[in-house]
Amino acid sequence: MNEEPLLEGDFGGPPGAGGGPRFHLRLTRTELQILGGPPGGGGTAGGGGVLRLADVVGCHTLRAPSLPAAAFFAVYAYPPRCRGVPGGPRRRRRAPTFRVDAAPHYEGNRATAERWARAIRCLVRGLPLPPQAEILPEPRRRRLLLLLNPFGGRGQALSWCQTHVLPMITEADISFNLIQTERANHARELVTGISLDEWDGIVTVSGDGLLYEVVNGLMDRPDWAAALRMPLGILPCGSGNALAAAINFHAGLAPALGLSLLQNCAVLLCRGTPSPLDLVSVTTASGARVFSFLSVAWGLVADVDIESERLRRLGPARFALGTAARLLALHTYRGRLSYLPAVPRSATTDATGATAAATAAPLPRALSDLGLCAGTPSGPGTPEGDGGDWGDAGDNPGLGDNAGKNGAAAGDVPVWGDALIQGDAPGRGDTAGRGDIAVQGDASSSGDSSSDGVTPRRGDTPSDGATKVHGDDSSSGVTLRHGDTPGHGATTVHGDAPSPGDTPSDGANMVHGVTPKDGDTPGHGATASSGDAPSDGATEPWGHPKPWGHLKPRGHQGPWCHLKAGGHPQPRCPPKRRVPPRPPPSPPGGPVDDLLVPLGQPVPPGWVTLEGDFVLVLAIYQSHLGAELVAAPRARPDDGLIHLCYVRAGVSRGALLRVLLAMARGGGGDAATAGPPLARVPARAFRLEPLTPRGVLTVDGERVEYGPLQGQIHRGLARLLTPAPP
Ligand SMILES: Nc1ncnc2c1ncn2[C@@H]1O[C@H](COP(=O)(O)OP(=O)(O)OP(=O)(O)O)[C@@H](O)[C@H]1O
Repeated sequence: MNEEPLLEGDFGGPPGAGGGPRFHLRLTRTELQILGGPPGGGGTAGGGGVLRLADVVGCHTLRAPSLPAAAFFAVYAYPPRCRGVPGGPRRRRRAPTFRVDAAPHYEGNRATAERWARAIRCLVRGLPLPPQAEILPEPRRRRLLLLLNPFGGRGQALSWCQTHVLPMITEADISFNLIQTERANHARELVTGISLDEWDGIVTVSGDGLLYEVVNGLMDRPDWAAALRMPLGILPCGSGNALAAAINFHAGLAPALGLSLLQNCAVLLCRGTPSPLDLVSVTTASGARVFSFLSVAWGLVADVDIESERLRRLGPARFALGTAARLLALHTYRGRLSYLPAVPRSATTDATGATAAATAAPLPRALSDLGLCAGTPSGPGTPEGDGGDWGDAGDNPGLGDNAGKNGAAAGDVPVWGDALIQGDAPGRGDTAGRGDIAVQGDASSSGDSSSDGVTPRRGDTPSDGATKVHGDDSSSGVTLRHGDTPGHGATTVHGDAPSPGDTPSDGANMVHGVTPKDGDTPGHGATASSGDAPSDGATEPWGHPKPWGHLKPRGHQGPWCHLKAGGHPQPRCPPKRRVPPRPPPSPPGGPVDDLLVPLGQPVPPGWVTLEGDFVLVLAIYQSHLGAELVAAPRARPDDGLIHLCYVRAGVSRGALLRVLLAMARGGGGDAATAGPPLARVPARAFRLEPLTPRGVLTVDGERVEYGPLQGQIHRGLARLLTPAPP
């Protein structure tokens, strides 16, 4: 409460609240403080509450025809609520809605509402707020390409996405195009053909494997360097969700699994800005080169990953079971591990105490990971806060005796023009190439609005924004090419805008959720039902609106279920957005591995080589090996380091189990694993030469050819959507 407020004002509640409750709002850089309401409203501020902006994804202005002079703004927040849920706290949607009615006319009130909405949107996106600025900047609407593997994890990706992700990102003013992959490598093919200018990010909805496909698909492009500038995101719906867990960890959120992890990552995505992501180029014996954002594994970790695939329906539990089985029948593998230490040192010893075999020059001591492991984990460790004292759904934050004046006088704020309608939903004819689906301007929502007593403000006719996902319609703008081989599973998605009652022509489905865009009805944000009453709690500004209850497909199957085959090799329509100047062509095949020499040659001077029997070798560059396994707590997505972990043969099962349990507790590599039996070495490059004739090697959890391989880090080569710093 001590932070200097950026905005402050007195407002009423949602339409149904009539002249009853009034609230005093203070917006700071980190919170929306809501004061007022009845005593005992459960809030920390005189019956109000505190909404952490870290839990807010968007804010929209709204209008109610029954109160023609008033304007409203709704704040969309997902504070963590349910503690004690296995997998971490779940988030619950809140959409407190406030009435601006100090000015005699709608325009004045709308200006105030929009000023608040813009300020909140800027803060949520981490954009600077100019001090004393009359007109606040409007964050640009983002367009994301969502690629969803319907078979990832336990096969819940689509339903989780529909229920938990799409509503949220729509409230965050993100338009999207969602495509279900139809087979392995489909995502890889798709991203080799997309028009980069049309997207602000590519987000995979599955496990780590789908993002691995996307990264390598981008690398397949002749313009790979520009393609890798495309911000990448991940929404965890797979069984291996290591990168998502790492993002969750670095964001300072409590450890989460399953739906909790997905909700966290969706909130973080809404607030996301691109930040650097290291990639490791991995060259295998055949000379093939792949790009990895997570890990290379050999031995125990790789065996468990691949062998447990048949237990996929168990979700992440498959790894625990697979590990238990492998511990009982522990294998060791003979091989040679060489690496270029990140910090060259003259005399070191292998943390396991084993003898290192010199290659070039006198053998430097293997850099144990002790340096990295000392001290407390760098992880956040602090569970996220509650974000204020909120009641459950329908809780009334406080009505009451505070009949304060509406201090947000119209004169205090500039009156903006009509142009400020956010949403930019693709309207009719906006099919050109972008294929924005998106969720928007739903007929039912528009229809709802009349009965709600609230009305969309501009162009909120159902057709203005609702988007149909067609099957194959060559007349519409086609955004995606796929593999330059049309007609075999390519996916076309159109941004056609159907009218109410429109029926997809060829069995394709229409996504007709609701686009909470400025000026839209509060019915999907905080009010619904008849008259002026909000849907659940006529007098609460918060309500617990259920806007997505009517996110239902109009086709006869679920939405996006059959995006149809029959793509086109070229986008039909030019992108509508500004096209940046083309960068010079990149050298073919990705960046040069300047730290490596061909696999057939001895490693360069300055490298360390260890030869012997290993239980596992793991080159990891994220903190997490799985959603529940912290293998390198100090690893950062852009630290420029390969955290090389290995366990030598001879380790007891008990000692190994202790290491794994320590990782599962999130302290992997610290007290429990500093030194033997697990060594962890910071490196820039490595080479692994298996001498055992058969085994499993994985890159980012995907099996690659068995044999010698080597890799080097390329710092910040890609970009990852991570939450904007406060
Ligand atoms: N429609 C599809 N049908 C079959 N396989 C697919 C499909 N889409 C993607 N794949 C493949 O499924 C594999 C696993 O995907 P992903 O890693 O995202 O999910 P996961 O459940 O975490 O799987 P895993 O645990 O095996 O990594 C990827 O290698 C990808 O190529």
